[in-house]
Amino acid sequence: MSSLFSPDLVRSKTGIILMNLGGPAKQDEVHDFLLRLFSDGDLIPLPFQKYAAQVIAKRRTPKIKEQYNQIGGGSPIRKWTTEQGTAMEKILDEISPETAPHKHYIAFRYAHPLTPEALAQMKEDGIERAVAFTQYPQYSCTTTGSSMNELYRQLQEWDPERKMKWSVIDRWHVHPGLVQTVANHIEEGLAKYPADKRDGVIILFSAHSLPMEIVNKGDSYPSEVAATVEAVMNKLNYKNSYKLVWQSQVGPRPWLGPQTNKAILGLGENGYNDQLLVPIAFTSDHVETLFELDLEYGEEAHEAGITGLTRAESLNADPVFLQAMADIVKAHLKETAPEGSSPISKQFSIRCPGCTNETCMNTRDYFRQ
Ligand SMILES: C=CC1=C(C)c2cc3[nH]c(cc4nc(cc5[nH]c(cc1n2)c(C)c5CCC(=O)O)C(CCC(=O)O)=C4C)c(C)c3C=C
Ligand SMILES: [Fe+2]
Repeated sequence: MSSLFSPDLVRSKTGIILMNLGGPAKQDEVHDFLLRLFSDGDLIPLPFQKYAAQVIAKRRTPKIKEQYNQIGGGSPIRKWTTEQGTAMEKILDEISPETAPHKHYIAFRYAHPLTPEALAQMKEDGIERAVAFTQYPQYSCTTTGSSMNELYRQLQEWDPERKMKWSVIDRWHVHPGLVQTVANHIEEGLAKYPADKRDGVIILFSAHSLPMEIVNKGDSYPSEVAATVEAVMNKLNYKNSYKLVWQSQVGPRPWLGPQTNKAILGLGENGYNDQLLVPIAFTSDHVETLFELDLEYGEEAHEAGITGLTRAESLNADPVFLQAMADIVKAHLKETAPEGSSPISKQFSIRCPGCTNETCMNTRDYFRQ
């Protein structure tokens, strides 16, 4: 018999849903991860999307399985997000007692736990105050935009009576805690070079690229990534030379450059042997850091005779970053308290220039209220 005070009757007050891309935790999840990814018209609009997604996912699965095989069998995104969310909720309970208790939920776009799984749990927990907290520091219609559209669609089914009151953290690309963590990781990375070489190390900030079609529509991601880079370099007093480069392009169409691997080789040819790669648009390790940067580009550099290529740590479970996550949510909860400002940011409420996606407008209207 459960008493009135049993723990299962204690309801969480504030739910924070951490939205991210996700990744296959195991080899046999790779196909479905790719199928969901290529089925997403907000990320890759394809003619005959459903059919094309099936064909491309099937064709691509063996190659991508092998990449995950080489990084230990699966993506570590879920492990890191769980660790980050658990630490964040503990810090929040201490620094924001007025909105406690806090509970995190994970909503990945292409891997488990998917948005419906997070919403089912939130409903079971009786969450009434909910925060959609994107785990992409910089906003792109292809990433945070896609996650928000999915959240909007799923909420029609999971909460038709709109019992949950939502607000949205849609970007945090120049938050001091983010900037400080990246700057610390750069300092640690530079410290691994011999003292007489340290000042000559080139810092290469690497972000996932975007197709030029999306850039040309005015997507805010490139300028927000650049703003993060400038804030970090400012924090470091511009102590080293640096460059912003773009990785992971897929398919034959033009993508935003310069490409990370080409920049590494080009700099090497010009005599810059010591290069520190810094992942700048993702909050944890994933296949693009562990496989692409460390193994693939590392090997290409080695073959070209570049011996000084290293990588700064990802944010992962760095305590400075965990504190930053809690600070971002605390400030947001304060700002959006009943007497506070709008539940969505000004940038999120404005339609992106060139956007013709009707769902985006409906999503904005839904979360604005
Ligand atoms: C800020 C991060 C990311 C942006 C922006 C982004 C845009 C984007 N991605 C694709 C296509 C693919 N991405 C894939 C994997 C993948 N993408 C990101 C991040 C961003 N993508 C991450 C972290 C990962 C890996 C997740 C993990 O498992 O650890 C893939 C799958 C791998 C592959 O097939 O190569 C594709 C495809 C597009 C088209 C795009 C912008 C339009
Ligand atoms: Fe991607």
